[in-house]
Amino acid sequence: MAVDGVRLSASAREAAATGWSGAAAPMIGYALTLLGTATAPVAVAWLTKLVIDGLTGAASLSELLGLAAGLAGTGVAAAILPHASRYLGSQIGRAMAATTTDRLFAATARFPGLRPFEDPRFLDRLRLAQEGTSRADGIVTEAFGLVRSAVTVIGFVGSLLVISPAMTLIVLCAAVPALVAQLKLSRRRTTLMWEIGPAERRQLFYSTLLSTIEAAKEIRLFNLGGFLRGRLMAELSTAQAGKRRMDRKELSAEGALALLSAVVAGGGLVWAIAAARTGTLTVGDVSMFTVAVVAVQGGLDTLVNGIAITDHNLRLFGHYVAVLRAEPDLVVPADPAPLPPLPPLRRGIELRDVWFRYSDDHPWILRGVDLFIPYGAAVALVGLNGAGKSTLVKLLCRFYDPSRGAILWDGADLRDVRPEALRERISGVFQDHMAYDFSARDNIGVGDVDARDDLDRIRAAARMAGVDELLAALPRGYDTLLTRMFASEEDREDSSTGVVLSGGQWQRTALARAFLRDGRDLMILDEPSSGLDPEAEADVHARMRHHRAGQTSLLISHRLNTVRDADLIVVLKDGAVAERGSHDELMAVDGTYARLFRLQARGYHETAPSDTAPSEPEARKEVKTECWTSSSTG
Ligand SMILES: Nc1ncnc2c1ncn2[C@@H]1O[C@H](COP(=O)(O)OP(=O)(O)OP(=O)(O)O)[C@@H](O)[C@H]1O
Repeated sequence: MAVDGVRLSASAREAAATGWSGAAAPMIGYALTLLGTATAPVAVAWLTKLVIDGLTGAASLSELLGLAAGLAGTGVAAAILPHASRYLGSQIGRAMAATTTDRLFAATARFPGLRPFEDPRFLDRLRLAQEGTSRADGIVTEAFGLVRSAVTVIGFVGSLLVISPAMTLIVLCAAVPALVAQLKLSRRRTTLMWEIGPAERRQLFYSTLLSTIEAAKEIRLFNLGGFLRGRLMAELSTAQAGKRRMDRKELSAEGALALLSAVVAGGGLVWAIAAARTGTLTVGDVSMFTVAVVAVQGGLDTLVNGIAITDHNLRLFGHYVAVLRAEPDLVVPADPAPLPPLPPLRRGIELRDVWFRYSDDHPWILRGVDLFIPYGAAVALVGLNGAGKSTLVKLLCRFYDPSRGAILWDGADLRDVRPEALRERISGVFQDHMAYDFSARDNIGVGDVDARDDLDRIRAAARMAGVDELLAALPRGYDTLLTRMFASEEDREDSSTGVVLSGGQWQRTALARAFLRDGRDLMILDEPSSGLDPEAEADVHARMRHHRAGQTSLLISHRLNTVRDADLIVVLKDGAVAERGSHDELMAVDGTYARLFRLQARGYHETAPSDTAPSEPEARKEVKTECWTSSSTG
């Protein structure tokens, strides 16, 4: 009985330990209140029997008053205790939800690479794990509930045994099919959640698309609302069909079990009435018998349901435990302490015969890249769309390891270095940089969280990216939210104060974030200025040139005018380095770089094409064939 190697007993231990570590006092209180609720009905039944027998027999008034007082006291306790236990149960739930949510997202952040987030199975598991965290308290409270039901059932079974051992046996035996059926249904329910998980995740995807600003423009322009809603509803109906099948199974199983219980209870009642008529049972016995049969059946029903719910919750919680115990996606040194900490870069970074593909099913993206990025040099990487430039950047950050070959940082293989230590040394802007729904200050501050409160440093970084003036002039300066999705605490009544930046302004903000990580060994700039206007681009590149002077940097750009002053320009083609050298050297070689540079430069000339240049349609054809980005033409 396991969820991906996690046994149910291990899930149960983890849930109990989590509850105990965060909510020991509420757990003790919960156990005591449950014990009270469990014993109260048995006490009420016995006291009622004694009162009835006393009334029909010869009990004194004081005896009857004593019994009545006991009955009233037990009734008060029975009325109050469930509320107390509900309150304590909620306390346990909140404490466990906080602990498990924190641990789950700490575990997902611990994956050093990106692979898990590209694996649909892992993403399905993560969704169920989140569901599991919301059920963690259920495991603990349900376990106590099981004990409470067991205590009640044992109390009434004892009472029933006194009246009729045979009837007791029949009632108990009738519970066995219920237990088996409920456990089977619980397992089926968990399997169903795994089966419909992908459909539910896609459903979530479509509903998010239909409600976010990022997609709203295209959805309206291309009139995609109906199309996406259709897909959303198709996924919803797939998930619902599975649930409907499950509900039908539950309905037929539970209907049959209810019938069995009713037959047993009805038969027992007929027997008890007949026994009272012949004088074998007293009137009090009949009252006790009726209450006991109903209570034992009800208690067993609750017990069986509780076992099934706990089984289901444990299986869901198993996904949470599986995520917590998942192996890292990259081989990280088991004991990183003896390894030398990554020294500041002194010689350079070498890619030695690096081969890479995203998985065994994917084609090779890099096919033996040999490249040396010397310390202090500004290196530019150019190549056609899909040549593997961003992939190479991901390997440099060790989001993946090379499939073959090695990347050496001053001679040290990146595989022997803790990924966090490596990333401490790197700053950069990714092509698909983030636009956080945060304030301007936080959008830049996340580049170095320790500097988040240092407005002077943040503004210096923003100045370098040419965005300081803009951000300082916002309604709340750097504390203005760069989103209209949320309102800040101060602006709850006036949600109009959040601002929306333009694409180029976001790009400058992302650059500022990278500049805030000052003093790192390697600055990676993947298309940092693709969204900037020509003036801004020239301005930002001048600042970057100044900033990166003497620093090691890797610049990826399709705008070849921005790379011409790099110390080394590298052309990536067919997964390998095709050309390398300075701008002048590569122009002299007259290879791919020179051809593309001229092609791009021609777009900036006002004069008509010369005789030697290809005609405009031909040039366009060439651009199309090469898949050069639109930015390349100006
Ligand atoms: N996560 C991924 N899983 C599978 N394939 C991927 C993944 N990321 C990129 N690829 C593939 O790797 C190839 C190289 O992509 P990459 O983004 O490195 O190219 P690039 O040179 O940066 O292109 P561009 O100039 O368009 O930005 C592409 O064919 C792409 O489809």
